[in-house]
Amino acid sequence: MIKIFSTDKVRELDKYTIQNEPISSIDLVERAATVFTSEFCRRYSKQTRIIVFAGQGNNGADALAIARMLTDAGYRVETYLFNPTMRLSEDCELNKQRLLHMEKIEFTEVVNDFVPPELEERDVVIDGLFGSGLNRPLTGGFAAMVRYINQSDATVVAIDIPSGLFGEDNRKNDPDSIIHADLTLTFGFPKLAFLLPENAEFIGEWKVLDILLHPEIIASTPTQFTLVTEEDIAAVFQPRNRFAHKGTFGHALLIAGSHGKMGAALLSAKACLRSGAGLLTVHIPGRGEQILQTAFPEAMVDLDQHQDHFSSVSGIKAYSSIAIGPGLGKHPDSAKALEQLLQVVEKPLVIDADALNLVAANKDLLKRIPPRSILTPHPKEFDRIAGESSNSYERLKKAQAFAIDHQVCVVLKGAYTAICTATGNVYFNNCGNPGMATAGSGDVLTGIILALLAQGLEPETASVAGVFLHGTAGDLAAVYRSEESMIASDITDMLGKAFKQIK
Ligand SMILES: NC(=O)C1=CN([C@@H]2O[C@H](COP(=O)(O)OP(=O)(O)OC[C@H]3O[C@@H](n4cnc5c(N)ncnc54)[C@H](OP(=O)(O)O)[C@@H]3O)[C@@H](O)[C@H]2O)[C@@H](O)CC1
Ligand SMILES: Nc1ncnc2c1ncn2[C@@H]1O[C@H](COP(=O)(O)OP(=O)(O)O)[C@@H](O)[C@H]1O
Ligand SMILES: [K+]
Repeated sequence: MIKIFSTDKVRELDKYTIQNEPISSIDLVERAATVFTSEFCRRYSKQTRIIVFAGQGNNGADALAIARMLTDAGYRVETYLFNPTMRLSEDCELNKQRLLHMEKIEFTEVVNDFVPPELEERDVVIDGLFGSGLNRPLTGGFAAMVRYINQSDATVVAIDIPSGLFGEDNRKNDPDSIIHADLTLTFGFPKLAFLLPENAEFIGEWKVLDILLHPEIIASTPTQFTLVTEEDIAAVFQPRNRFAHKGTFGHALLIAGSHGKMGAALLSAKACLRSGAGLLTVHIPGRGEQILQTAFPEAMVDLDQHQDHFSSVSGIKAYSSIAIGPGLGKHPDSAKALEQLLQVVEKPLVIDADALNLVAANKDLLKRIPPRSILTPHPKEFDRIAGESSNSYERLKKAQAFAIDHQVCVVLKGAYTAICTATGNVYFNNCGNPGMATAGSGDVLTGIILALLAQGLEPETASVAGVFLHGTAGDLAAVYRSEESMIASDITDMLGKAFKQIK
């Protein structure tokens, strides 16, 4: 797991490292600038004209150190230090002196009026105005400078975080006063803001650079937010017992499909068996029988009394895990049947798609959802259940609170799907691609999670591992098919390779 700390916490980790490594603050700045410079040099040639904008704090200190290192490496660098209040942090002042001691530098300290340099498309701007020390939205000259940089066609590389962006909550920020970076090279840990869709335009591509903060303090400092890695998931999948039989891997029940949406049941069913469930029964409306049995003989079928939609299900105690929702439709009979199911079911359920919409239409059902159930909404489905949010930070906080309040697991789907657990933890998924924004890929995810639950994984683990498996298979499908051309069943087709890659 990669921990995601708030910017306040990162400052404490910096401080602890300085005291206990021990290392001086100026040397930690030097370390940060060194890793930034080496990554920068890998990406941009020495022919590039580089314009460094430095601020008064330690983000500026980094920028001035980077200007020195790039000059040393043979780049042509113009540096502008903004110092309107004539007050620099100690490390910033020291780095200013170090830079001034160099030969052949182009350095301007801006106190009052300023005529900005012409910026052209082939230039690279290094943004070191503000980092994690930002404590209010940018205004005045700084905001004007940010707008000037944003209006240019130059490439922008941000140090640590684009200037003007807060690491977490940007609800009260002014989007016009935030740098639009093409690349953000951040120190130590990803910032929460990087994972939220409304910030993509500010951050561009991002990469974490290790500055070797003290490992003990990283390990012992708690955080609710983490980024899942392949290593974490590899540990989840154990080798199968030589004497295992299909009963060992559980019997899953999928309640899905309605007239015109039987494909969702198929997609989900196939993903379930491809994810290792021992047995699968699909409960579908009568009319779906032939479709399902022909297209997918490995699944068993339990027919609903109704031809076109879900109206009742019985015998649920026989199943190791149950998912409901893909292509279900919102017929009033289905609403009643869902209510009846929730009255009798005891095990955690996977609730997706139209089943979520039915819950949203009758919020009393929320109280009946078995504890540790898994809800897999996309943002719109989540808003229908929990109310509108003004942005995705707010939605994330709501999903986190919702999971605690209702003692469920909320899989809030998106580019960085957030798995919010009943204990308040949030696991972000970092794989997958925009090719997965295609009809039915959510149905595939439901089938995967259902299968992992059937095999005995805890709901939280099944959710985190299921989302990772889905994203990995999606990435493999994109390589084979392209993001444009891939469809949901391609994700299922790549599940085998995904398992092999992860294990
Ligand atoms: N040793 C370390 O800690 C390491 C830190 N590292 C680097 O340091 C960065 C953090 O540095 P930092 O804490 O000095 O904050 P930074 O973002 O440069 O600016 C703060 C200054 O801005 C001011 N200010 C704030 N908002 C403002 C506004 N809207 N408009 C105008 N002014 C505003 C605020 O002053 P104020 O006006 O509030 O008194 C303060 O003076 C971090 O991102 C990373 O790059 C790495 O080198 C690794 C080692
Ligand atoms: N840009 C993206 N990057 C990574 N994953 C994505 C992206 N867009 C969509 N996905 C994934 O695809 C799935 C889409 O689910 P959903 O919206 O329910 O689709 P559907 O209703 O068509 O089945 C989710 O798991 C989501 O995380
Ligand atoms: K910055």
